[in-house]
Amino acid sequence: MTRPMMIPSIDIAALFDPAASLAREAADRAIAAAASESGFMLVTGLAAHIPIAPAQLQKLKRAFALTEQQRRPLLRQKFRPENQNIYRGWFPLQNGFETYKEGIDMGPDVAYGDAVIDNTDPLREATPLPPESDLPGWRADAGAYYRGMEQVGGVLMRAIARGLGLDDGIFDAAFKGGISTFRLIRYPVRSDASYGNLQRDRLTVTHDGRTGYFLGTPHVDSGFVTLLAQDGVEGLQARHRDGGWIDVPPTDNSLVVNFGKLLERWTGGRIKATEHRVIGWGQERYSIPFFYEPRVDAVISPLPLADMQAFTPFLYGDYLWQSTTKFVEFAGLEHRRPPRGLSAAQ
Ligand SMILES: O=C(O)CCC(=O)C(=O)O
Ligand SMILES: [Fe+2]
Repeated sequence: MTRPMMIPSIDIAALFDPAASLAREAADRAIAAAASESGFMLVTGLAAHIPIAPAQLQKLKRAFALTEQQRRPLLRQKFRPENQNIYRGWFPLQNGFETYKEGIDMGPDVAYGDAVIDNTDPLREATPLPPESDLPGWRADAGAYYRGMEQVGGVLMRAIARGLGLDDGIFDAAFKGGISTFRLIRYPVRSDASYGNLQRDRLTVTHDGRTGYFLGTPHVDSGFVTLLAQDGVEGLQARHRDGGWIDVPPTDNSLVVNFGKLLERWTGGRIKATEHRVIGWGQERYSIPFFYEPRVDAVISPLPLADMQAFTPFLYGDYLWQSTTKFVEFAGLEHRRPPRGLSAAQ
């Protein structure tokens, strides 16, 4: 086995300045190397207005102080049949699953309001949000976070394009009106009851001489890139190419970035989606992933890269529904959104 690989830490301050510079080229190169080697990177040097300081994450976590009664209207339909939302909304703790978490999935309406909602498409449905009186100021914080992460996703997306030797505006149209998902997660310490009928030893993990338990089993994310704010408690691990797992340390004022399946498919496998998992080491943990995603009707077709393996173009929304409903969280919803097909492209 090779030595465990470190997660590279990359200062992306220069990416927020639209002008080309040596610093920007250095960041582009470091990102391209992370994309082809470690598959994970820590990004620092975010513009000052991007709200990821610990105190700002703390404000978002206020959602977990909602009472059960206040959460009820936010639950996905699967958990409360009279609610209309099937894709966005609250997911409660459930026993008997390999993952053990609760939280909320939010869409672009948290940042841009009703104008971006289309209730005929589950991927564009309204996000159920707590009323202002339940959590004063929270919606504004959530909206600012969403917009901040979109900006980070945008500068990374352009750096990735340059790193591939492409025009850096090549992805712009696909991400205009994107449907990124902003998720708040709380992982409590696993209780005995949380295992339900599962075999507990199958969910027990030993790593570097320590024993923990799965909170999230190995998977790749479906989107383009994922921007993850960790909240001081370790647990995330990335798969090294030698097959081992590397700890991704929680570092304040930075984001962990991993590459998603959409980017892998779009680049014909040039950039591989990163497998990762979450281990509980006996402490409650919070994390805030932002899945940076294109618009539903973006046509994903082969990029003009050398040696690109051709594939049949598809719509992002069709692909996303198919991959999302493979996750246990959304299993059983496949039929709720038939593929729209390329004729639905704008
Ligand atoms: O909690 C984490 O650190 C990662 C969460 C994750 O992998 C996901 O939600 O896809
Ligand atoms: Fe993930």
